[in-house]
Amino acid sequence: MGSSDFSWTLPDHPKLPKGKPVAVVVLDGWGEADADQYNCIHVAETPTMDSLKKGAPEKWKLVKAHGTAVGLPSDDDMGNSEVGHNALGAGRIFAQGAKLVDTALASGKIFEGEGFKYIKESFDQGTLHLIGLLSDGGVHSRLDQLQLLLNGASANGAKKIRVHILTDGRDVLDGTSVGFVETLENDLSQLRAKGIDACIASGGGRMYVTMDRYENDWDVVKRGWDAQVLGEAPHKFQNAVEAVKTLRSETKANDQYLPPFVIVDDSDKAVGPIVDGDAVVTFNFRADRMVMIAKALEYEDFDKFDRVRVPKIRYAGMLQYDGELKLPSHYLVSPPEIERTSGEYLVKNGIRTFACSETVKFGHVTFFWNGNRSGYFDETKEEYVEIPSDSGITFNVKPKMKALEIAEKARDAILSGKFDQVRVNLPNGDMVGHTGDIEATVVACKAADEAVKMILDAIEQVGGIYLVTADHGNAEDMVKRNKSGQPQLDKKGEIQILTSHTLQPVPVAIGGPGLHSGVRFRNDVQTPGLANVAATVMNLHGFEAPADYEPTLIEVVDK
Ligand SMILES: O=C(O)[C@@H](CO)OP(=O)(O)O
Ligand SMILES: [Mn+2]
Ligand SMILES: [Mn+2]
Repeated sequence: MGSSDFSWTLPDHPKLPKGKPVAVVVLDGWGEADADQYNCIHVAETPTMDSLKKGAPEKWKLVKAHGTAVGLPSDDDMGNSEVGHNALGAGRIFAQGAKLVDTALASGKIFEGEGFKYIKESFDQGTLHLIGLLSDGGVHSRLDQLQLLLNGASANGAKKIRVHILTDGRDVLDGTSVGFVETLENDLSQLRAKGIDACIASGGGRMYVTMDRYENDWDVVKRGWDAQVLGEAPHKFQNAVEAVKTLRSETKANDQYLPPFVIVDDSDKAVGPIVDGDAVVTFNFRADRMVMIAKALEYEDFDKFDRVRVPKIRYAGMLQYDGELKLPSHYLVSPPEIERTSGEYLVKNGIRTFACSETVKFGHVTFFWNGNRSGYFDETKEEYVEIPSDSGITFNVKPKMKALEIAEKARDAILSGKFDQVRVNLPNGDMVGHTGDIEATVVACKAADEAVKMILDAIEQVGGIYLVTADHGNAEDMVKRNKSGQPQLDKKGEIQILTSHTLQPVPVAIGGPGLHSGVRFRNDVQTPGLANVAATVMNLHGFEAPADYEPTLIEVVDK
């Protein structure tokens, strides 16, 4: 779009009025799947969401929330919060981190870029440290990308490499960490055969070590810092496979929550602390769970925990994780340039916006929604409210989470008359779904449904409009299935609990007393997906969407 013909002013919608308060509700991890005992949404009492479904096909429809519809490399990729909320907020499909890194690795351009050149300067004297999530989940990172990075770094002069692994069990089945570590060990031994001093230096489970987000619990990052930088951890092993196996069986922790460990040599000395002159790459492409460690590695002024020793390093992220903070300042691959998001347009067109969730999802309806940017577009028109999440627990212990509190804030914001858009994320289906606890996930789904009801009741009172949707599936399917859709049994004949997201479509429902009576879902939108929601929401506010946005899901017929 040429700068001369660009305007932030949105055209008026020819038929839809302005001034109706609009509630935008995102149920995290709430897909649509066949009804059976592993579909927690089906098992749970969810009268509100059930009643919305009765509006199909005019007021309720399914849209794609995974794969290429949200900018992921292939349709085998499950959806996730980052790409889901990016698409919901931006109204267009951007090639996402996973894809951009694939492309940069395939062409080799990654090794010619500014970020790589920067870290490469340390290769002569220093060690290259790679920190990130070890799995093929494709949500935050991918093993094959790590493998290409290891090979490329070696070919480009890295002589000493230390990998600091974070075990997954959240985007992949629990227990698969052992196999991933074995694969990595094998790769590293091949590098050693070529004369490169490469090994695993530390590890821990992603939810307990390093990968916290939105500053929910800095202790998580500190545990990682101690192991990765200081070489200190409560558990010491000489071998990473043994570490993971032993910690799983002795501490009963699952992959997500493995305690931190360091790998030591014969004299009990950590093999890979990070020291002056080293290079560090965090190899996750996804932003939210890398921002905190990036701050710890990059910021001179830092008071979130005592870093004890702050090595002088060259640090690069796989991507730049925060476009507003420009964090980190060096990165191997440029992030997607998600600009002109619907949030920015609407605020610039006078839409007073309220956004709320609890900490673990707060950035989803702010940071991700706004194209990976923290902060307000216009403080005078926006209010973002974060409700503190419980920390230090797994959410199956408190599956209702803060759904009620989020709904109360949304209700109050709607009733206050101070806002045109009230946007929330309800985390329950996703956060509890990830624990693999089916009973708790049923409780979680019921709580989310009750929260939706409270918000819709408020919309009813003020004569407003609602749009209820989800960012990807999770709670609707809690078991690994074979190709014919039946639960897949393991060697012992037991079902395998699915802790990850799914490939399922998600619902979009519209309604409320303020909705023009002629509005209905179109049936001529080719493969509708999450990116079609932004134009739809703009219409509900009485505007036409920009021409390059994915088409709206609605039309207005004369009645
Ligand atoms: O917890 C997370 O980081 C991901 C799963 O890896 O979930 P979501 O995309 O829903 O945030
Ligand atoms: Mn999500
Ligand atoms: Mn999730």
